Amino acid sequence: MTRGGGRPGHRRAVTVPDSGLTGSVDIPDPAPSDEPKDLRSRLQRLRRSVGGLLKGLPRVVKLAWDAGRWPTLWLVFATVVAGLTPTATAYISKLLIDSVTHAIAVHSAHQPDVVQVGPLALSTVGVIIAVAGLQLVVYAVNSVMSAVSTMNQQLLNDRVSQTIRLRVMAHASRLDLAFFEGSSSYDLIRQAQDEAPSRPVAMLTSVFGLIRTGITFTSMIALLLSINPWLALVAVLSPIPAFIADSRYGARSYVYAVWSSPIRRRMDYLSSLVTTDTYAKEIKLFGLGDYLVDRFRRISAVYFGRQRKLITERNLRGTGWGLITTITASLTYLYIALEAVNGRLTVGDLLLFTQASTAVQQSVSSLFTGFTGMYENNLYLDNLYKLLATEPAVVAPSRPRPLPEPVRGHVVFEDVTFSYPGTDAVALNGVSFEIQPGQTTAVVGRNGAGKSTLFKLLCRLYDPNSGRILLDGTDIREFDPDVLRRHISAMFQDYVTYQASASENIGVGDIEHVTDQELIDRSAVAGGADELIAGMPMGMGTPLGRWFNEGANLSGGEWQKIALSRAFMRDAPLLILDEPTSALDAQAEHDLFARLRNLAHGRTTLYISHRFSTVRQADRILLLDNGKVAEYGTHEELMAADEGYANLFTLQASAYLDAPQRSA
Ligand SMILES: Nc1ncnc2c1ncn2[C@@H]1O[C@H](COP(=O)(O)OP(=O)(O)OP(=O)(O)O)[C@@H](O)[C@H]1O
Repeated sequence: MTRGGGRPGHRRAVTVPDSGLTGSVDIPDPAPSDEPKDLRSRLQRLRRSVGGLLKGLPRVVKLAWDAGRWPTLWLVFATVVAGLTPTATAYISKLLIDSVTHAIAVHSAHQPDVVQVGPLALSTVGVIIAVAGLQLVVYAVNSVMSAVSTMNQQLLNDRVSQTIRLRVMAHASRLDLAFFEGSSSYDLIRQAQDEAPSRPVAMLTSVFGLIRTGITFTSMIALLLSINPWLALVAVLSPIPAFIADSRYGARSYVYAVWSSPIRRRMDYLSSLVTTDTYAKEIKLFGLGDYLVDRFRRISAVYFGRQRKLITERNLRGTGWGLITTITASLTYLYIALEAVNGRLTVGDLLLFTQASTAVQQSVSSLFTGFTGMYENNLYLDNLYKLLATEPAVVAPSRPRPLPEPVRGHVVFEDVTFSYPGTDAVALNGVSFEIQPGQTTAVVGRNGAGKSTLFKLLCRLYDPNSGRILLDGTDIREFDPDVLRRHISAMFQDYVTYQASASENIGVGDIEHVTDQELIDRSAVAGGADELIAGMPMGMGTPLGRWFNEGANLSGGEWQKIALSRAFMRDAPLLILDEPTSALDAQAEHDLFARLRNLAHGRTTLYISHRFSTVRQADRILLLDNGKVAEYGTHEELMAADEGYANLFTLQASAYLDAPQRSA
């Protein structure tokens, strides 16, 4: 991009449509699905979604079972009891009313006050007391069971969401770097992170709700059928319209949530820019705060606007369709009342009938809503299982070859070509070179030449598209990547600044020795962080970073010394340093390279540097240009060749030499 197009007053506005910073805040609706809308296709889709649902069910039940057997069993038991309670209550109410009306009739007609209940002869009041007692038992059991259900549901919810989080974490830690560097796969992780802990729980709640409602429905329908089959049919059919409306919106909210995931990511990014310590300085300096807050406000207004529309439509339409159910219910009551007046039913029957038909209608509605909820949750769960089913591409062969003992560190790149997944640009193009064991090689080249990519391939964070990388004569793909990486000490350009103590920050470089203070102290000396740490209030125990507790804030160079020390925790035969001194002062840089001669002794060392004073100290220099090896040799050889490297070296050297002349 050229700045401002040259002429003042005629600056070209450059915006990137998808950019979080300058892109449009207007979010178009997701493209409507072009699936056919005829009845046959609809039925096919219904079959597909019911099929998917039934497939999803066992995995959620298994999840609950794995997360906690006892809470699951208790929940099943409580659910069955809760399902039967409405029917039992309705029947007992009928018995109570009938026994009360019978008692009234007996007393007013002065008839003998004896009722034969099985082998027992009871008075009418005795019958009322017995039925009331039964009612008390049912109510008591119901309230105990609902407490059992609530308690176990909460326990299970916590356990299930913890299990899922653990699975997502464990799985994500196994995935390839490529997975995290691609935006669509990153969205998958994000959705799994956001939705995974709550969706299986919601699904479980729906499942148990369905079981409970199913039991209520079956037992009630049996009662209702015994009284009037037509009314049973009306009660079953009337809630269907509301269900169809709701299920449509269920699918739509899912499509919307998936489609809006990048937008939510954009919102999170904007918010992190103003709330994260590392960004705060620049945001203040460039005065970006108000701009970013305003962007967030506008994007979130559009996002929540869509959300509001969806929620309102879903509920209003649902209520509209639900009116059909209400009208049917009212007509049913009218019919029952007229039947009672005509004397075809007892008052108890009337009560039972009213309760039963209401319960059936309610349970049909809940069955359908339960199904809709399950359908929606299942779609989210599909994402979770898609993530869990994603297998890393960089894996150990079925029978990995053990690394030679000891590893000599003979590295050969043979015609290696590599493009990052999802891109056409070739990052490395037919790269071939050889490093003898114990040699130190400096990798140089312009920005984007492929230097860091070379290191990532050597660590097997990616595999080449073609060509081979050999370590001690063996293709590194024949080794287990974890074992290979254990033989590499590395520091990347974008090293991590752990919010942890100085000691832990260094110790994680070799997790098996994270508490080995002697080794950590030695690594701190190697990385040049020893003096820095000695000057901290709690020495090695000083917390670094300010996220969790009042830790020390370090300068860029100080963090780099810590990261370097971390790389030296492993006494690995391969040492890889990506711009290890980019943030160090001249003295610290000089000291590091002086120490490196010892530290690199007996190890094959590769480092990337843009400073030719340090580059020239290497045994060999590899100049990359546009993904290809441009030059490879000793400093003297490359200087004698008087080409790319010599030009770059002279360019930098003359800048140093010219300075005093200019000031003189
Ligand atoms: N994760 C990635 N996905 C896609 N392309 C990438 C990725 N990382 C790097 N690239 C591209 O690969 C090429 C080589 O990048 P690389 O990071 O290896 O360059 P480099 O020589 O280390 O540059 P620098 O000196 O700036 O660190 C660049 O064109 C870059 O845009």
